[in-house]
Amino acid sequence: MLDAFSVLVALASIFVASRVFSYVKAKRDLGHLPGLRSLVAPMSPFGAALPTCWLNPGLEWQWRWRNQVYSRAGTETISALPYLFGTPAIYTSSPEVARQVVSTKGQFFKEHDTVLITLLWGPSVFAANGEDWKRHRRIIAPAFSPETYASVWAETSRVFGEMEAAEGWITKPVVDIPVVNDYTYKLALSLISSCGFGYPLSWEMPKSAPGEMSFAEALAIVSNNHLMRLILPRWSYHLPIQWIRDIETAANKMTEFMRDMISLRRQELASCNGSELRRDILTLMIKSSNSEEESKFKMDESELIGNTFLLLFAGHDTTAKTIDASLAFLALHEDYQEEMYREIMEVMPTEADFTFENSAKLTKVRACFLEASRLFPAGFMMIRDAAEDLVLRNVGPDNDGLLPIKRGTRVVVDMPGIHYNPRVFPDPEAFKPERWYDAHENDISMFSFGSRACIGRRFALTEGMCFLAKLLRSWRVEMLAKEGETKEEWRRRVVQGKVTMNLGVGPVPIRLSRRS
Ligand code: HEM
Repeated sequence: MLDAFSVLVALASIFVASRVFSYVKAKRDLGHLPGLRSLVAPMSPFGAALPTCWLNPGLEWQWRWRNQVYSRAGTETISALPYLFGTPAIYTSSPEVARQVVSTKGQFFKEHDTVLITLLWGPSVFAANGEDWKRHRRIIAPAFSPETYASVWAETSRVFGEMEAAEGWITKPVVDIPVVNDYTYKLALSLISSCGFGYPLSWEMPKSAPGEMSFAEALAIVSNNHLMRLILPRWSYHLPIQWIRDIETAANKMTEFMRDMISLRRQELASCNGSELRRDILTLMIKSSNSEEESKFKMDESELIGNTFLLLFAGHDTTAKTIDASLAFLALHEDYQEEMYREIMEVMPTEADFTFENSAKLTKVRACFLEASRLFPAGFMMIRDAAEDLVLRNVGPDNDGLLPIKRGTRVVVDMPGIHYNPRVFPDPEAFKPERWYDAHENDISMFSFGSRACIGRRFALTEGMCFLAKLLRSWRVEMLAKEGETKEEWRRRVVQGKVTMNLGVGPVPIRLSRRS
């Protein structure tokens, strides 16, 4: 008879042997690339939940170790191999390799487990692959038109004015804002709510009566709790814990709201003649879906809901975080801020000149937003699995080698990796907006590459540029420093990356001084 101890030893030996075997096999399958070795994979549930430390890269390693991992490995494409569990993966900081990986020719696809959060709401363009993706994108694309961007400009300008009035800034010469992120988040949420589905939010967002939940409250709860909804088991919603119940109530409220909204917009479309057609993205998406004669280019209700939620969530947090980073850099770079101010006043000397058409001439404002986005790329990784055996080019210490990839291999495009790659962006830690003065749309890497690049990039740029132009016309942005804190200390305290759903800068404290 075997005693318990022997059984335990036998099981432990089997486990160790199986782990050693898996590790060696994964190392061989990933072409013996050097790189990260850790207990669990960075993207595994444990890896993501635990903080970044030498045993666990976690979700923040791409930011925290941006200047070490690739330089130590001596190559721009590395492997990340876990000893215990999680999916082994290749990470790349090479834009040339990234372009091969995110191209939509069918060699790579988005695996179900990498898009689970978005699927909570329904199928969408973000999660789809192959022909299905083409169908989604084809229906959504007409909603992203110059007319939409013009309304994003007008709406950002309107909400900015509402914010200034509601916050009482209009009468003040100086305004101290301990966390500017709260304002940009609210502004971006308002924008996507209004331009996304024609539902403007009031800046005040009054609190609803006890036991009730307004749309704005539901939206805020849902936006802040994606991960929770993924992690919490169904039964936990029945526990007498208020914050868990609020998450469930908010999600139900949003779904109900979305259904009503879709049915209302359908009725409006059926009864209106073209001239009174609303211009929000949801209406245009339904219109585009209806107008396709062939049934294979239609969207059902779950897809419409999935895509509307996706636009909502892909659209506001990313843009708000990029504006936060822009403000942090402007507070640190007074000279550049003055250059931007001069540009804005040249292009838009009066209120009447503050138009979307004129925004095309704001080269420096645009470059500021893009450089902030390079330094803090909100969409910080793109994950793909190989659909077939293939060969990646430009892999190796001199970016000239070939790397055979087996079907099923996971490849992660590491956005901070690319953006802090000194070969691509010399002096990568420095804020240098001039890098983007002549940039072609295809080179704007923070929005991904090729035909699957971010569909909302011009939406985000328009909103960000309008916010910055509006702000700088009236205000000078300064650091809100602690007593005795130097510029360098403020920079080290504030300009730090934090990963939630997206990558962004932490709380940014600024002072606004009115321009005379
Ligand atoms: C600074 C702001 C933004 C950044 C940095 C950003 C970044 C990205 C990136 C890197 C991707 C590619 C993801 C992947 O392929 O895995 C992406 C896709 C996407 N983004 Fe954005 N985005 C921003 C703003 C927006 C806005 C404002 C919207 C909508 C209003 C939006 C909607 C989308 C959608 C729908 C996709 C999926 C496109 C597809 O798969 O065909 N994004 N974004």
